[in-house]
Amino acid sequence: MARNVGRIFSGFRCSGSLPFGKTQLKTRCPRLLLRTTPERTVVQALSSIFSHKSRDFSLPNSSWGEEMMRLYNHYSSQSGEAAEGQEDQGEQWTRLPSYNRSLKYATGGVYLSKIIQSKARLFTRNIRDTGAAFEYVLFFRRDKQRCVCIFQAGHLLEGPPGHVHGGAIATMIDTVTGTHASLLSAPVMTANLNINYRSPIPLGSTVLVESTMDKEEGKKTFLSCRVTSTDGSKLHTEAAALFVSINVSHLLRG
Ligand SMILES: CCCCCCCCCC(=O)SCCNC(=O)CCNC(=O)[C@H](O)C(C)(C)COP(=O)(O)OP(=O)(O)OC[C@H]1O[C@@H](n2cnc3c(N)ncnc32)[C@H](O)[C@@H]1OP(=O)(O)O
Repeated sequence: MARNVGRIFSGFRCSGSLPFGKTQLKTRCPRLLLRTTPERTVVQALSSIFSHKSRDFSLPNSSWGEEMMRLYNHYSSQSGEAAEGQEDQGEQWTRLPSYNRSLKYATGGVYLSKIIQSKARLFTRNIRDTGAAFEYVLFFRRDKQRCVCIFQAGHLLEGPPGHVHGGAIATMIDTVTGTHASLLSAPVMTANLNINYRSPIPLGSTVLVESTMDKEEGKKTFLSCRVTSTDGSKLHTEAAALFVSINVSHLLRG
């Protein structure tokens, strides 16, 4: 089992900034050595722990509307990918790849049957019909104080008629702040999520979910999050989140 656990966490440990990144397990990550900036290392680490067949859901697909594409192009044009070879002034955005499995080898799976392990999928990426549910892409800043997510809410996320379900909004807030906290203090889990819903989000619309790190106190990372219209003029939701750093053994205990 120790070897499997090592495989589970090796990619993230190498990344140094994603979930389970600070596990003490001794593993190697040879494919990461060529990368220079922390962001590129993260992206490379994510890619390296998924099979080559894994689809990167953070890339555009035919369901993405005009606004989603406009914003994707906006942040991509300011990303390290676009500025390859240019000097990094610390103000670039990095797109985070996204897969429908948290890890190639399931975490916490020691109590699950192999069938369940093989069927496990990331909650936000488990609808095959593109555009039907959560379409989103995350970018984060080199200084790691900010994370931004472009989110297009599909028709399967309906709560009140014609509008997005509050649980779906909470899911996106947890995803964005959780990813952000992981970049800062991996491994973490959500301890507290306090949400104020200010104005409904029309189904099918594209919104911005922005996360800011407020403070770190020992094992605790506090973040705030705002969901707004893409021009920032309308506040849909605001939230405060607390993430607590855990030991790898915390997940294995069940
Ligand atoms: C690649 C794809 C990425 C996708 C990202 C998705 C992110 C999704 C993240 C999640 O949804 S995680 C799933 C939902 N969360 C859980 O299931 C967590 C369940 N709860 C636990 O496992 C533990 O309670 C927890 C890890 C949160 C804390 O337990 P610990 O035993 O490690 O904490 P500890 O008792 O040592 O407390 C550490 C500090 O945190 C504080 N604390 C713990 N829980 C708290 C709480 N609920 N509220 C406020 N403070 C809390 C605690 O008071 C203390 O403060 P001080 O250091 O000041 O003394």
